[in-house]
Amino acid sequence: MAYRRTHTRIRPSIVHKRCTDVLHDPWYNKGTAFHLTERDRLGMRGLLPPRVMTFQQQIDRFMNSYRDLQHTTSDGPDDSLALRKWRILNRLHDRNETLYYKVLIDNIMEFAPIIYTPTVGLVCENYSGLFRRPRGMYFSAADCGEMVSMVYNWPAEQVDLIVVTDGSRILGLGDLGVQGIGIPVGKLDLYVAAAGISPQRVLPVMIDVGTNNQELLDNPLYLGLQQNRLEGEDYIAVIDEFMEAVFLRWQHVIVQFEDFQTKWAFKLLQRYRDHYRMFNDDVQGTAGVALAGLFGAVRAKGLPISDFVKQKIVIVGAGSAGIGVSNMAKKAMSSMLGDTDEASVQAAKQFWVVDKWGLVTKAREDLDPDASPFAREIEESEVEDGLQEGASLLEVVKSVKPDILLGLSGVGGIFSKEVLEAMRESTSKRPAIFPMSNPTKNAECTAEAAFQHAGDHIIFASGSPFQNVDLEDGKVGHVNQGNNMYLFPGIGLGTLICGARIITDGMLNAGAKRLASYMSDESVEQGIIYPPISSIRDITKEVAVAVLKAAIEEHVVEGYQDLSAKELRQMSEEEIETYVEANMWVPEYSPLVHTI
Ligand SMILES: NC(=O)C1=CN([C@@H]2O[C@H](COP(=O)(O)OP(=O)(O)OC[C@H]3O[C@@H](n4cnc5c(N)ncnc54)[C@H](O)[C@@H]3O)[C@@H](O)[C@H]2O)C=CC1
Ligand SMILES: CC(=O)C(=O)O
Ligand SMILES: [Mg+2]
Repeated sequence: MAYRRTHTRIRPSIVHKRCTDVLHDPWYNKGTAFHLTERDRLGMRGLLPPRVMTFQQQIDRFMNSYRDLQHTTSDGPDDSLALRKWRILNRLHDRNETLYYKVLIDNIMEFAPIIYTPTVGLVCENYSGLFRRPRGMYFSAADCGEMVSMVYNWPAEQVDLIVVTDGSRILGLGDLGVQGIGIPVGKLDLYVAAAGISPQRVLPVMIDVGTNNQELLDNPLYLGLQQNRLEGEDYIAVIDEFMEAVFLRWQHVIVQFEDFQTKWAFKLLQRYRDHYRMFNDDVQGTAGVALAGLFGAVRAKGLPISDFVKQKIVIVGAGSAGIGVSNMAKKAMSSMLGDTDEASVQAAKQFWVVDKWGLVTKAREDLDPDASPFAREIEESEVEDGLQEGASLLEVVKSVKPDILLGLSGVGGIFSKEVLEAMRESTSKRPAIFPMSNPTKNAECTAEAAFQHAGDHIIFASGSPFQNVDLEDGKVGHVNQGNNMYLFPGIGLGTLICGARIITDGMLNAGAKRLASYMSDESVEQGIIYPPISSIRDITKEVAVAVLKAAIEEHVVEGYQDLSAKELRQMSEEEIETYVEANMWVPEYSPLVHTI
C-alpha cells in the first residue's frame, strides 16, 4: 500500500467534561477563543468575557505582554529577568497548551534559551522555591513495590515519550536531586516543538533516590526525599522497577535517559538497550551532534570528509558525554580506515582525552574502564614535548597543536586565555573550538574569548547559546549551538513512528550523518556548521526520516498504529518523508464535542 497524506479537516476532540472543568484543563482550554456555539455546547456561556478572540489575536496578546515584561524589567539582574520570562511561559503552559506550543514553535529562537539551556538550569537550581503545581510523575525510593500500580495514576491512555532523570548530574550543575525534573520538562517541550510529538502523549519523570547535595538536604523548602542517594543493587532495583512499570502499561513508549551521573549512565544503557526501546541522550545524542560538528569542521577547511581520519582531537572531560563523543568519533574514523582492529588502534591515536587529573594515559592508576580505550601510550619523544600522565590542558594543547578542542567537562572557563592562545599554533588552518558544557556559566569559554584569543579563523560551537561576535572589518564570528537538541527529537520521532523494537547504533549514526549533511558547503565555509534553531522542525523531520530508514535496513521495525512493518518497508523515500511529516502534531484548536 502506497502511503499518501490525506488532507482532512481538523478532527474534533471528544471531551468528557463541561463548563469550568474544560476551562481549567490546559489541553482543551481555548480561553477567549471558544466561539459562541461551542460555549453553548459546553455549557460555558457567561463564563468568559463576551468577545470572541481569534487564535492570532491571542498569540499577539501573549507576545505583547511578554515583550512588555522585557522592557519594564530590562534594568534588573539577568537571572531575575530570565526567571520572569520562564514564569510567564510556564503560566501559559498551565492554562492553554495549544497556545503555549504555538508561540513556542513560532518563536523558538527566542524561547529555547528560556525553556531549555541556560534558563532551565536556573529553574532547576531554584525549583523547590518556584514550585507551584506538578508536571510529570515522581517515582521515589519510597515507592518501591508500588510503581506498577502508580503508572495508572497518569491520566493519558497512551504515552509515546518519557524523558527520565534521577537528578544526579543536571547539566554541569551537579546533583540537584528532585529539582532536576525541569530537565525532562524542557526536553519534552522540545519534543513537542521540534518533533511534533503530541503534548498529550509525553511524560516527564523524576526518579528520586535521594541526593548527596548537602545544601539541598539542609534546605527546609527542598521537595525531594531527605536522604542520601541509594547506591548499588538498591539503586538498580528502583530503576528496574520503573522500567518494568512503564513498559507494562505503555508497550510502545520510548524512554530517554537524561542527566544521570556517568557512573550509572553507561551501566544503565548497557543494561536496557537490547531489551527496551530506550537511549541515553547525553551519551548517544551528544555523540551524534558532536560528530556532525566535527565533520562540519573538516568541511569548513575545504577538505573532504575522508580527511576526518587525520584530525587531532583533544577532548576535555571523560564523563558520559566526553566518552560518548570519543567512542562515536573513534568508530567513525575506524570505519573510514577499513574497520579492522588495526584501524581501531590507528583511530585511537587521533584522540587526547583530558579529565580533572589531566591527560589520561596508560600510566594512570585506577584507570576508568570506559576511558581506557583512549588512554595514551606515551612515547619518549612525547615526554620531552611536555606530554605525560596528568599533563595539564595547556601542556596538551601546546604539544599536540590539535585541529579540534572540544569541552564536555562542565567546568566554566577552563579554555583559558592561555589555552585559547595556544590554539593559534594549531596545525589546522581553521581550528575548531567547541565548549559544549551547559549552562552558559559552565561553558569552557565564551564565544568572545574564543575569537579574541584564538583568532578570527576558528570554527566555534557551544552547548548553550551565545551571540555572534563582531570581528574587525565588519566580519562576523559565527556562533553555532552544538547541542543534542538537534538529534534527540528526530531519534525519538523516527523510532516511534516505525515502532522500532530497539534503538540501534545504525539508527543513531544515520541521524548524525543527516545532521552533518544538512548545511550547504557555502554555509559551512562561512563557519556555520549547524542549522539555525529556527529550522529545528525541519532538521528534526530529516533526522527522523534517516532514523526510520536505518531502522528498516536493520530489521527492527514492528509497525506503528495501523501500518504494518511490511507496509513501512515498501514505502518509497518520498512516501517516508510524507509519512513523517503527517505524523508531526501541529498546534491548532480542534472543535470540542462533549460525551458522557
Ligand atoms: N552540548 C550538549 O549537547 C551536551 C553537553 N553536556 C555537558 O557536558 C558536561 C559534562 O557532562 P558529563 O560527561 O555527564 O559529566 P561528568 O561530570 O560525568 O564528567 C565531567 C568530566 O570532566 C572532567 N573534569 C572536571 N574538571 C575538569 C578540569 N578542571 N579539567 C579537565 N577535565 C575536568 C571530569 O574528570 C569528568 O571526566 C555537562 O556540563 C553537560 O551539560 C552533556 C550532554 C550534552
Ligand atoms: C544538553 C544536555 O543534555 C546536557 O547538557 O546535559
Ligand atoms: Mg543532558
